[in-house]
Amino acid sequence: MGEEVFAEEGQNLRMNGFDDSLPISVPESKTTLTINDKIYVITESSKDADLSINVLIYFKSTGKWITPTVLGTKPGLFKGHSASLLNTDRILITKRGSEMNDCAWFLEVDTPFVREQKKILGTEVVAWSKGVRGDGLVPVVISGPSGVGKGTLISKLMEEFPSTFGFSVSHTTRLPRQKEVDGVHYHFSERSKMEKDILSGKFLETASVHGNLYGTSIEAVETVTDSGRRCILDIDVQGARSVKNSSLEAVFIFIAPPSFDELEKRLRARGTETEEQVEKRLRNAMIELKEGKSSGLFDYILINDNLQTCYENIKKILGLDGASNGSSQPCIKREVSVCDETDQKFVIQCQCNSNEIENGSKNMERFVLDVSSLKGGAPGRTRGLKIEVSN
Ligand SMILES: Nc1ncnc2c1ncn2[C@@H]1O[C@H](COP(=O)(O)OP(=O)(O)OP(=O)(O)O)[C@@H](O)[C@H]1O
Ligand SMILES: Nc1nc2c(ncn2[C@@H]2O[C@H](COP(=O)(O)O)[C@@H](O)[C@H]2O)c(=O)[nH]1
Repeated sequence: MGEEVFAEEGQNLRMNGFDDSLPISVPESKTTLTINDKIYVITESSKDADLSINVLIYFKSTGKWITPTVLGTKPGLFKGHSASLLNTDRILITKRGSEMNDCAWFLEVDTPFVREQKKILGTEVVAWSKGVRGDGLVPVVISGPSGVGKGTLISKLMEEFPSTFGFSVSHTTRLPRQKEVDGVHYHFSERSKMEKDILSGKFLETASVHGNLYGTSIEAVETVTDSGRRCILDIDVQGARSVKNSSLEAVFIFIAPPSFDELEKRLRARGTETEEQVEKRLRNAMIELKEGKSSGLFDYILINDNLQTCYENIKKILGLDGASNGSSQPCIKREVSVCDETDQKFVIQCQCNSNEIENGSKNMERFVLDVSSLKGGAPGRTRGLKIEVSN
């Protein structure tokens, strides 16, 4: 835990004298956590009967306050919080008055993702990440040269398993093709707008591909995850490498053509690019094929010769060949009211929903939130959370 400064850390408190130097007027309810020179102050501001959460950083050595760049989606409205420091790289925030599957959130303050974003943005950065029970189903990155059939394979998957998979809609500066719909196939963007969004940290990864900018926004992945579906990313090899280096865990699949001639044939037959663009894409394909097959970046390399065979192989990799239906765990609906810490385990006292009380079940229960095997992290989700009934 961080060193104690003004009062007991991680507890809601009023900071004597400290408040006077706050850059903005903050409500009385706040928690502080100290990591070396920085004090993270987590405040709650009221919106009707509910609260919204905000973060400020106080530098002890200079006496200066900073409002950090906050990445990710912050927890929705709630009725109070507790905060505990985990391994000096993230703060566990437990929400009161929330459902069990929404009670544990992480404010990442020094994870690899946050450190990378600090370098890119040149500012103090923190990132919100929602705690997800179990390992969940990690996103699927599908990569390979242009024209190899990635989009065709992904469409088949989405058609057969519409409630299991969700497509991460990328941003691009390239012009839409006929029949491409903004917001469905891509978010078609002006270069200047996309560059601005990159600088403000909205993207998980971006790359210059065949002369245009392409990128996966954090929101694109979160939108799919929030819908309870497994996220599929169709990105180039540069993008796959960036995702691999980020804290987002994923399964990496590289799709290769049976031959270069066949790739060229498919790309030309698709008829969506000019001759100049086809040549550029084929030149880039040579590099991508070399990198994809040799870099160790990909967990699986599949040759898309016969479309149906390749599709069946993808299904096998994703456990969709009958072994598993990929459904997510049901959530437990309970109101969180108290949190205590014991060695990477947080005991949470919960109040049942009123309809459960009416049905005669007991109205208070204790759960243990075990954070000892967290995986991944921002953007958006921290997996590996265990929640068990306390004896
Ligand atoms: N196994 C296959 N055999 C023959 N044709 C195929 C096969 N797979 C896909 N195709 C065809 O190849 C063309 C390119 O496929 P697709 O558009 O899915 O490629 P892609 O990898 O998504 O390309 P890009 O990266 O440019 O978006 C399409 O016309 C598609 O119908
Ligand atoms: N790094 C990223 N690459 C992306 C993304 N979205 C798509 N792509 C790749 O770009 C090429 C060309 O796509 P096209 O639609 O113009 O044919 C292809 O290889 C895609 O995989 C992204 O968000 N990031």
